[in-house]
Amino acid sequence: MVRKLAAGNWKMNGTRAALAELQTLAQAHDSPSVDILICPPAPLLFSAAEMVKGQAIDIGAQDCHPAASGAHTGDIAAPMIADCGATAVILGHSERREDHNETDDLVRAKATAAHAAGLTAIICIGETLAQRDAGQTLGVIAAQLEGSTPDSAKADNTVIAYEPVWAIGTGKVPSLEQIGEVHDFMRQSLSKRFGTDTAKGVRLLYGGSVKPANAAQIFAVDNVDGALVGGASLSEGDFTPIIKALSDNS
Ligand SMILES: O=C[C@H](O)COP(=O)(O)O
Repeated sequence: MVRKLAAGNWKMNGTRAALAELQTLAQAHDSPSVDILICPPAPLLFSAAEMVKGQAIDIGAQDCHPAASGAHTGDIAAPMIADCGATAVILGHSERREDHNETDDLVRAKATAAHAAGLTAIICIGETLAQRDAGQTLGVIAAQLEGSTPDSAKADNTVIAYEPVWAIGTGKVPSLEQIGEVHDFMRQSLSKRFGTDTAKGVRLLYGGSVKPANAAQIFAVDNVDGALVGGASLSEGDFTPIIKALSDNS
């Protein structure tokens, strides 16, 4: 069985003062069976990584450029993220697909760059409400999973996060059957492309309005190996019970 992963995406929230929340989380963390990852905004990466050194929490970024360096004003390269002490990067989040017109090809190139820099790529995929209502969910998931995941994907360098766009920050959550259907499908799709061993090892996270009140039910669904948490990861008081629910399910 894979180690479960509780990942927190702070999105564009938090200044240096927010690192106090990270400190509290590090002190409160007593779940050796669960990996914990916090992805703060880029200006906090180095400080956050320094703060958790020697503790059971990893730090990740929220995006990287596909090139390792060059004339790309405002962008951040994967080797720079690794140099900060971070170990992972979220890629292809629906907010980036929407705000920055990111395509599957671009996400795949970014994930390749992340792997080359020794980072774990957390590749986000998910359908819109219109796509779900039109019965297109599994087709969308198939296309995004295939298109965004590079050939360099392995069990120890890739995580897939299923985030229905309509569930992000809305308080709406798919039914457990809907979550299970997509997670089973992702596992089977990865198995066909990469083989069973790799597919079993790639962690599949659910993301979208995960809260302390619904975490345990979601984590009980087959093939859910953890969560990518937005809003509830901003406060230690909300994130810790989610970690505990995951730990209880390990
Ligand atoms: O990356 C995290 C997801 O977008 C979920 O965000 P949320 O937990 O605030 O719904």
